[in-house]
Amino acid sequence: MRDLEGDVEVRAVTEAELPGWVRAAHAGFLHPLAGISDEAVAHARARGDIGRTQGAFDRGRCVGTYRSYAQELTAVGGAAVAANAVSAVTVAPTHRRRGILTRMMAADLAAAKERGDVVATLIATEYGIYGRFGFGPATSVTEWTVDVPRSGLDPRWSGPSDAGARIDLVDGDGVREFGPELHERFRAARHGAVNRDQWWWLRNTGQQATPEHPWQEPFYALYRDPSGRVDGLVAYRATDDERSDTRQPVNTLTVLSLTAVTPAAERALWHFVCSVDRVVTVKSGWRAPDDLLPQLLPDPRAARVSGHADWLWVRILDVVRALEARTYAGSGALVLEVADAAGLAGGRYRLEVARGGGAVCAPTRQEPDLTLGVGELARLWLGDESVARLVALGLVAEDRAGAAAEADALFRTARRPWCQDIF
Ligand SMILES: CC(=O)SCCNC(=O)CCNC(=O)[C@H](O)C(C)(C)COP(=O)(O)OP(=O)(O)OC[C@H]1O[C@@H](n2cnc3c(N)ncnc32)[C@H](O)[C@@H]1OP(=O)(O)O
Repeated sequence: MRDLEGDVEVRAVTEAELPGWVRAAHAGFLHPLAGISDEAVAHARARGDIGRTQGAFDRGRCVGTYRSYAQELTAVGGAAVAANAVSAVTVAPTHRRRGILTRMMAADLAAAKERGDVVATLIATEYGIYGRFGFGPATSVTEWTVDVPRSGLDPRWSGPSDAGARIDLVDGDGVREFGPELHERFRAARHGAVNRDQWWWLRNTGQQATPEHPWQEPFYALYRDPSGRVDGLVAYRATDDERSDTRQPVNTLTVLSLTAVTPAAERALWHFVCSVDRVVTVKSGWRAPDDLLPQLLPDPRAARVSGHADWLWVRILDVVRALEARTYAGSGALVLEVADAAGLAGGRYRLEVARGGGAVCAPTRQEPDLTLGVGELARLWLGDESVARLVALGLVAEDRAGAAAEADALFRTARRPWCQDIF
């Protein structure tokens, strides 16, 4: 094997190298290479900071891609923390398992730490890739498939029951007008959510279509409360088909996204998508694992879990700021011994939570209550994982009897974290 440390150069790409970088990213993700368009390159240019777009080059040819950009992640309690969002990670099949990703990751995380980002985030294609870099799976998603006739919902339903509330179909302009403010309200209220920049709204309403990714406009519907305020938005697609022998409809409606900031909006939008004529199956898309959907149906068994997966992976870069950014249930103090092989965030920290949820965290020399890796801390930080479970799995050591239960009482959250975006 050649000495690739010597042969392969890892660095920020130049503008002139972007077409080769886009081609390498397509190849790495097994996306068709045919006719990679000028638009795709222009989007890669517009999407992010070229200084945060890395390439690996072997004799001038791009064989690795990696990019990060500024993101805000909602911590428990609603504060937005600065996140380094990692995306477009590929290494050419000819150059895998020789440490190229490791080099790109090390450079990017060091820069993020230097910049003062609190965490790094990503959505992993495979479970086994990112744990070694200190990331932990911090949110998960569930998909339900609803058998509409079995659901018990009133098929004659004709709109929200709150007098004056309404649902209207809109086009992409309507989504761009009302969606951003709605999402801001949503993410302030849901830990695990991330911000959406203008680029996101353009791309997700067809303004950034490319020949290789043509746009097919979905259906959009807005929910307005009786005062006219937009409290919900759903995007969906549906098939139009029927059994040839009986002419019975067999159509499936697939929810692409459903954002609601009040229970009334959430209930009305689910009822709406389950009452579209000729639709017999509704696929929910990736939802929070504690989504209200099944329990909104008179017969929750009509909603079958059809998928479940880890989603947002988090890498804590600054333990003090991460732990102080969130709120906690109850009060108490814990000393955490955090191991970080990369040397970015490890150390022994004392977390003290006052009644009311305000927290102070600082390095300490006191004896630890719990010993854990930085990836396990990420799993706990957004409130989804239980310390007791990680102790049982051998992933957290309980150094003081009772500390796991105390930590769970502080860290767990009433609602589960949810990131509804992919990046
Ligand atoms: C946020 C995102 O963009 S997710 C997208 C991830 N990319 C893809 O899925 C595209 C297809 N895959 C790839 O391009 C590559 O396999 C990558 C980018 C995942 C890995 O790149 P590589 O340069 O091969 O990784 P690198 O050599 O640095 O591996 C470091 C370690 O991780 C391990 N590793 C790498 N990829 C995987 C994997 N898919 N599953 C399990 N272990 C892995 C390696 O074996 C190595 O372990 P070691 O240190 O014990 O020897």
